Amino acid sequence: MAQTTLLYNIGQLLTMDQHEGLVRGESMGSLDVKEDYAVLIKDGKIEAVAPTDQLQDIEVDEKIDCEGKLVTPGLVEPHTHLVFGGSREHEMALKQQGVPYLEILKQGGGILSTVRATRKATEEELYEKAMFHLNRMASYGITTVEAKSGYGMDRETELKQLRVAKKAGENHPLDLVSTFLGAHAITEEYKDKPDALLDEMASLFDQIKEENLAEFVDIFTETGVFTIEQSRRYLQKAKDHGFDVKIHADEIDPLGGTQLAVELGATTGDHLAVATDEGIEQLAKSDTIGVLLPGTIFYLGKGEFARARDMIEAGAAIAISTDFNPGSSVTENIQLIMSLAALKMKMTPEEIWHAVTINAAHAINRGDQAGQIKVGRKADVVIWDAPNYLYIPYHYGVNHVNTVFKAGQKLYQRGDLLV
Ligand SMILES: O=C(O)CC1=NCN=C1
Ligand SMILES: [Zn+2]
Repeated sequence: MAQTTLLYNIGQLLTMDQHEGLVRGESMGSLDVKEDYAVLIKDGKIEAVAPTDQLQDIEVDEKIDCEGKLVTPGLVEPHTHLVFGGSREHEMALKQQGVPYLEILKQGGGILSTVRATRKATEEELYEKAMFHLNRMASYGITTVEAKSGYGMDRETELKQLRVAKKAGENHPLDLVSTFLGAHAITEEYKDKPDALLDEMASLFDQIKEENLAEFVDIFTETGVFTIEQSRRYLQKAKDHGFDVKIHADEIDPLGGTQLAVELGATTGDHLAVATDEGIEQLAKSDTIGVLLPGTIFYLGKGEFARARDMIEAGAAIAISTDFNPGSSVTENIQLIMSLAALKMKMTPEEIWHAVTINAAHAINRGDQAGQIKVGRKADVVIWDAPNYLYIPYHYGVNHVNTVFKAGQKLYQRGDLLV
């Protein structure tokens, strides 16, 4: 028996489907807003999208009066370090004293602190923790998530993390896309031989492909981590093994990772906080998506925010993300990132909504499945306690979600006070 739900009396509906494919440049600023619309869901898929008066008399199992609220696609989170052990709150004091992120890493903290905790954690512990964070992401309106490994840098732990992500993707309602980030930092064992570490990580490519443990390969191209040359060689090998590639690029030092992402035809270049004019120009002319992570710059308390305005005005396609991880952006709150994109990167609300839906979906090769409300697609839908789409970036730091549907099933509903 078909299960049907009608969302009616929607104030503003964003379907995010007015543009074909990836949305770039000034197109990011033009948003189709449907007023007084209804959405019919049947067997977990979008059955119809039409003005309320065309659908309101249809016989359905459940009718939900959206009371003039905003309704959008489920949000897509294109960049997380979801699977990790331990936490790094003890490093907060160092950050407050102004100790730079790369200095903490050099002293064996930062990523390497999480590596020690992740190597120690069991697969079950990592799985439970990942499921907890996925639940919280769902509560913020996220319905599709990218999850990276990268806290092992040894065969056993990298495979452990990737298997945790795969199992979480199989068991959690959210859809997961997995990325192998074995090239995340230079561990003690390899401190004098980073190339050998990259060779060891590359030796996992075949097994990762065979066990379908990741779709993307990523690398941290940064001072004191991997150079442009090392990154180029490693990612070319990944491409030769059939992976799409991503780069943590131009986060702290402008090494030119943005240009390398474009040169390699990377699906995304991520961070780009210190991308140069040349990097931005090349990005704008390419199909590489810029995934901007303003939460990291906010959290590290130093450095510049990515020049989103220059990128979009040059014609680039931009997505945004929390960069959720235990050290440099410890938040699942994608709505806060929307506010930071507005306040610190001067992105318009129209651009922001493209950046957390359709463009974020393309950033993880799900542009044909996620980030839009479209007939025939999974009914990943969010009802917001907000009168319009401007309101979410405007009112920062809180959770505006009223109800989250994943494939037509209610996944989360705002809890009211219990008294
Ligand atoms: O610090 C972390 O755990 C995550 C990170 N990798 C590169 N930048 C931030
Ligand atoms: Zn990251």
